[in-house]
Amino acid sequence: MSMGGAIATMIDTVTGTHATFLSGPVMTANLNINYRRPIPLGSTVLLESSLEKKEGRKTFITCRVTSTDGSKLHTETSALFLSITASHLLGG
Ligand SMILES: CCCCCCCC/C=C\CCCCCCCC(=O)SCCNC(=O)CCNC(=O)[C@H](O)C(C)(C)COP(=O)(O)OP(=O)(O)OC[C@H]1O[C@@H](n2cnc3c(N)ncnc32)[C@H](O)[C@@H]1OP(=O)(O)O
Repeated sequence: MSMGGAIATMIDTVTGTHATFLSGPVMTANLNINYRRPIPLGSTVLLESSLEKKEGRKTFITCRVTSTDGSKLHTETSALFLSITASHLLGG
């Protein structure tokens, strides 16, 4: 069984990369994950990330983790990314 935190890391990376491509530099402000079914250790899964909406600095992304044939839903996620400037990263 895969650990929830490891699954969250996969989802944050995929949705964060997606948001970065759409909006430029962003940080994760909110990551809401519903764990529906366990992911067996060693299995291959599919992550599907979709843009829900963009509002100003906010990019809302949803993501589903399923079995590769799509028949089993493992997790459902909604995530909020906020556009940031370089000065934010430097603590400004
Ligand atoms: C060919 C090769 C290609 C390679 C491609 C590579 C490209 C991709 C590259 C790399 C991708 C990597 C992807 C990784 C992704 C992972 C990213 C992370 O995990 S980041 C670490 C975890 N996140 C933090 O540590 C954030 C900590 N939080 C903060 O720093 C701040 O809270 C921040 C920046 C998120 C927001 O702070 P503020 O001061 O800028 O903004 P404020 O004023 O607080 O909020 C603005 C608006 O957003 C709402 N808001 C803020 N936080 C919210 C929340 N949690 N939930 C709901 N609304 C929120 C507020 O209510 C406000 O809304 P109103 O404008 O009034 O409508």
